[in-house]
Amino acid sequence: MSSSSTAVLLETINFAAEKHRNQRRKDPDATPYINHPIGVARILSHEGGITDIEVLQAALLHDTVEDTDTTIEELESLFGPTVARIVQEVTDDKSLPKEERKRLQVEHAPHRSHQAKLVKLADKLYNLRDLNRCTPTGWTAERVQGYFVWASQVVKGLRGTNAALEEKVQQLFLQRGLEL
Ligand SMILES: Nc1nc2c(ncn2[C@@H]2O[C@H](COP(=O)(O)OP(=O)(O)O)[C@@H](OP(=O)(O)OP(=O)(O)O)[C@H]2O)c(=O)[nH]1
Ligand SMILES: [Mn+2]
Repeated sequence: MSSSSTAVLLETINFAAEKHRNQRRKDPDATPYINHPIGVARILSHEGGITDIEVLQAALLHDTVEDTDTTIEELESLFGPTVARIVQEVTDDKSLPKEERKRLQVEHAPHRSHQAKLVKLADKLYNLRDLNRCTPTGWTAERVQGYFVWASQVVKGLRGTNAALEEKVQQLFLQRGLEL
C-alpha cells in the first residue's frame, strides 16, 4: 500500500468514527457501532482480497448517510464522486416503511454496481456472523431466522460478485437450512 492510500484510509476511518461516535450496536454489550464498518472493510480486504481503495472507503462509510447526519454531498466533497456513489447505492431510504425498504433491497441488489455489490455482500456477511455470535437485545430466535431468510434473498441478487465471500455466506445459510 502506498503511503498516500494509508493516509486516505486513516482519514476515512477517522471521519466514520466521529460520525458514529454516539452509536452502539444492538448486542447486549452495546459494542461501539464503528466496529461494524471497520469489520466490513476488513472482510473485503482480508477475506475478499479487495484492494480497490474506493470500495474499502465506501465500506468504512457505508452506514454514515443511513444512520447519521452525513450527506452524500459531504462525502462527495471529502472523498470524491465514486466513494459517494457507492455509499448512495447501499443506503436505504429511511423515510419508507421498514417492509418496503427490505423488499427494495431484494429487488435492487442485482442492479447495483460491482463495487456496491461487494460492500453489500460484506455487510451481510458481517451481520450474519454477528447474529451467530450473539442475539441483539429484544430479538427472538424467529426474528434472527427471519433476518437470515431475508439476507439470503438479497445475497441471491449479488451472485457472481466475489467467490470467496459468497462461499462463506453460503455456509452460514446452509447451517440455517437455507439454500442460495
Ligand atoms: N446482527 C446485528 N446487527 C446489528 C447489531 N446492531 C446493529 N445492527 C444493525 O441492524 C440492522 C439489521 O437490523 P434490522 O432490524 O433488520 O434493520 P433496521 O436496523 O433497519 O431496523 C443492520 O443494519 P445495516 O448494516 O444497515 O444492514 P441491513 O439492514 O441492510 O441488513 C445491522 O448493521 C447487532 O448487534 N447485530
Ligand atoms: Mn451495515
